[in-house]
Amino acid sequence: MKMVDPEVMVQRKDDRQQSPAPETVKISARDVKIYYGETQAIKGIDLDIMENEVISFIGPSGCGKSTFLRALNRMNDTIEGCRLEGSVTLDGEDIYDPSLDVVLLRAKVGMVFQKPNPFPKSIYDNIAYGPRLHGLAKRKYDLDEVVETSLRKAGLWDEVKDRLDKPGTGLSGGQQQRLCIARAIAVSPEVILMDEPCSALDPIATAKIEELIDELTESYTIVIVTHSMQQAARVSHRTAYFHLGELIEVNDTETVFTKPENELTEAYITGRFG
Ligand SMILES: Nc1ncnc2c1ncn2[C@@H]1O[C@H](COP(=O)(O)OP(=O)(O)OP(=O)(O)O)[C@@H](O)[C@H]1O
Repeated sequence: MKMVDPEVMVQRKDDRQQSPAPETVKISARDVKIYYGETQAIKGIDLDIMENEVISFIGPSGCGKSTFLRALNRMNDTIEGCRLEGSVTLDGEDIYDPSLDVVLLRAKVGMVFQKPNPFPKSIYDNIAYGPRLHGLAKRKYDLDEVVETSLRKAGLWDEVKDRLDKPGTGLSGGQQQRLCIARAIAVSPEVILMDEPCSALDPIATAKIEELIDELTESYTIVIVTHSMQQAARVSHRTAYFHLGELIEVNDTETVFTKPENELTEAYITGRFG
């Protein structure tokens, strides 16, 4: 059986696939079905996402990875005609409960998009925006601290500390993406959803984000959609393979790439389609 280039597995920064599986369920999806109008994009998915794990979603274009990802913090609510059946819980609480504060949910379950999207504001205000909105830092001193800590965690502080008043949009693409990660971190999230966060970046900026994911997993649960199997192999504990709106297989990353259980997964990772 031909599998993913063994070098990809060797390139991993650590032996995270061998590390003990995290125990606590953070997000639980049960029989999730998602429709755009009459068209069903997600066909009944069950998945538990564990605390402090990095899980990658892979699969051919249009298989529903982003749609399912967006269901985890109700970003699909912003798409007209999109509706969900089934249940998604965060720490056991139904995130689709009508009484739930969606703004608060999206602070707890932050999102980083494919294209870096800093606000047209200064670097400082990009980070301070969320904490101000949520009343997380009342005094200037506290806000300064949140801004510095978030930028440090996103590995950006040293590069921007002397120009915090300059526009976020003036940074390089990779820096802008780390700024967006810092912005998500600033509101103390528990989960960070990343939708192809490196697809607009060069290899060096990509490597920095991957290193960052490695560090962030100590504090956060990370769900990443990626088109790069190499990236999934490098950064994630577990990998989930999606196909035509179904979750075909989810397992520890090494197993998915070396001994996939399903022939659809095997066909995808060996490049026979996708
Ligand atoms: N806003 C939308 N309105 C209608 N249909 C949509 C919308 N967004 C996605 N879809 C459809 O839902 C299905 C799943 O799309 P989705 O973007 O989730 O897949 P994906 O696996 O993330 O794809 P890609 O890898 O190309 O980003 C596709 O058939 C797509 O055309």
